[in-house]
Amino acid sequence: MELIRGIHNLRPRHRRCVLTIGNFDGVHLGHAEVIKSLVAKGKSMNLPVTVMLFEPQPQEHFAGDRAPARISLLRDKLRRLQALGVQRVLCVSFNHRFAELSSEQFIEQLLVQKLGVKYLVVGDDFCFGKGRKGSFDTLMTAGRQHGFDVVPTASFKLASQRVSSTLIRQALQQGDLNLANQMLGYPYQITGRIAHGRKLGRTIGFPTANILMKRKVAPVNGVFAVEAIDPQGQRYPGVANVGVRPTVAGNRCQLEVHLFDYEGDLYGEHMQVLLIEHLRQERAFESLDALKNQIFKDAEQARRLLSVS
Ligand SMILES: Cc1cc2nc3c(=O)[nH]c(=O)nc-3n(C[C@H](O)[C@H](O)[C@H](O)COP(=O)(O)O)c2cc1C
Ligand SMILES: Nc1ncnc2c1ncn2[C@@H]1O[C@H](COP(=O)(O)OP(=O)(O)OP(=O)(O)O)[C@@H](O)[C@H]1O
Repeated sequence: MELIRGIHNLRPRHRRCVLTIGNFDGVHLGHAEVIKSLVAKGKSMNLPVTVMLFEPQPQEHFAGDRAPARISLLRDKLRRLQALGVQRVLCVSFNHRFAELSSEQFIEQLLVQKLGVKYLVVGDDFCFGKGRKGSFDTLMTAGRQHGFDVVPTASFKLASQRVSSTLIRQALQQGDLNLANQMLGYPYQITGRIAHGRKLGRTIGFPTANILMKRKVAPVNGVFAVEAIDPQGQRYPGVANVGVRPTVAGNRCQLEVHLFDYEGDLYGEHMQVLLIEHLRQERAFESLDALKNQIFKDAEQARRLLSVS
């Protein structure tokens, strides 16, 4: 899969493609359906399957820290899109200049001139261009004029609800990990590099690998039974906390993982942490001893859930 970072890196050889556009946060089952149908179309038209996504996501550009928590970072999205058979990703830097493009400029400069799109799939609620003036109808009209087909995505639903990144964020926030995982089609995961903590964990018998989260807001909170995977694909069961650690006056949101029966050093490693079951919310304890007792119970519960003896 080819990653094109920024519109300025588009070359004449990138012209002619089948395309879809969106945030693809989480790359959930609805997204997977869209990509599957685009891959089939790409084959029949003999054109590369291209996804246009935005970094930061538009709401993050406009609302900053008040934007909804991210489900997946760019790196995770790319990995999943590649697995679905996407051949090219155009990652557009969503900045002030891009936000100022009118819907006509977006169509003429980007879709027609630079991408030479031949077939476009987007939701019928898709809005684009300065002031979100461009709509699905605008695209249909432009398609007739410039010779490309515009097709709406058929809604992919679970239990009669349209799967969306918004719905998955809600489920994660409410601690309904099972529902979120069902809509994602895989266990929700957080990825990041392991950093040193304050080494308090080992003094209470639970050494933890601290994973600094790139973004300040996490869509989840609390304690989970987890499975961590290192870059070599080795899996480690464990128990983890996502939160600000009120008992020890932490402030930054952090993921701390205690791996069962593990003695090595994973410092600096890039890990994927799969959240398997939500055990409880994070809370402030009156003492480190009380926290330790609770973590002991969390670890027991996680071991049972993960069938670790
Ligand atoms: C399974 C687990 C559950 C935890 N639950 C809480 C909690 O409810 N409240 C809290 O303040 N900290 C919680 N922590 C975080 C501990 O405060 C933290 O791991 C400990 O202080 C070690 O900090 P260090 O990484 O700086 O060494 C939890 C940690 C783990 C591994
Ligand atoms: N459940 C679904 N069924 C069919 N198509 C979908 C589904 N969810 C998203 N899509 C389509 O996938 C593309 C990318 O979607 P995008 O990530 O922008 O939306 P989303 O998942 O609905 O997120 P949000 O909740 O933020 O609106 C869009 O064309 C969108 O219409």
